[in-house]
Amino acid sequence: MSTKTKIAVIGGSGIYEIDGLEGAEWVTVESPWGAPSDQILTGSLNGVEMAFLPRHGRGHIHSPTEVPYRANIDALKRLGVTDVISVSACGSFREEMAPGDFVVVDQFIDRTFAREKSFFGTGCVAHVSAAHPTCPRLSDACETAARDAGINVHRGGTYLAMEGPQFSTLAESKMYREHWGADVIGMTNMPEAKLAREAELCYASVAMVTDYDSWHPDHGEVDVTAIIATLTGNAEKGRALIKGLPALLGTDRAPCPHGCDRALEFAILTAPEKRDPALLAKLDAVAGRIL
Ligand SMILES: CSC[C@H]1O[C@H](OP(=O)(O)O)[C@H](O)[C@@H]1O
Ligand SMILES: Nc1ncnc2[nH]cnc12
Repeated sequence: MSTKTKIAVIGGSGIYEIDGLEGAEWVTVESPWGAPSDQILTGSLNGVEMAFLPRHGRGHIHSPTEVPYRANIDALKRLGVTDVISVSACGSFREEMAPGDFVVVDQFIDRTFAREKSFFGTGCVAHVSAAHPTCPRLSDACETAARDAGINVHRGGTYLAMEGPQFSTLAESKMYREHWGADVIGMTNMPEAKLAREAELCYASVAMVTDYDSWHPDHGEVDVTAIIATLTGNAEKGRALIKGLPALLGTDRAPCPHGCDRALEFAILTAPEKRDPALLAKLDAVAGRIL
């Protein structure tokens, strides 16, 4: 059985809209999990339906801690999105992952602590697997689109998600790099990736390297002005990558070979008669397929 592909791009710092969508329209999506970061830009590209959500809102109003991650993922699910691509800024812990390069991340270390991390809880408990938090099929498409656009792209890497909003201390930067094996660092991909998995959405993350955080002896410590300058210089590359995705993913979508779209199949533990009707109502989009 196939469904129609609908690709969402969640744009990070410096990426507040995308151009070239046919029938482009900003729409308001209401969610029982609160207001999403902003309206969502909908339209199509090469016949494939697209949605774009600026993670921090137009004008960059939400801090990494305050991004309404649950509302964002729920709103995309409500719109019928099948595949979510995060495009975000990151610092690099590896010499070879240089500013201007893109990394198609495949693993995360979640160091965030002040965010709501699940759609589930008292009244409906669920445990999905997060062992492989990104979708290899969607990541393949991101890698190919990046290569086709002439971008220096690295396939695979571990993204350390920190709480922020301050950047890391030098001691933290060295520890993440030397002892924890992290490759890049940012503040937003968690809990976003875990929530996408709970919502049975394929998720891929394209991290655009903007700096060497603070560890590199030959580079000054990270600051926002340098990050935005690098990002602005890269915006054209990011747009080219996004434009290549529809042709690679196609209009018709077979079930995810990695099972992302069936992640909840055996995840809910709460006995049917013990489930909280109020929570079940809020889960209508995220878990409606199995509830
Ligand atoms: C602009 S500096 C730090 C800020 O940028 C990144 O945001 P995003 O992941 O949405 O591109 C990083 O995670 C921080 O939130
Ligand atoms: N060095 C860094 N640390 C955390 N988030 C970032 N976003 C871009 N660069 C970053």
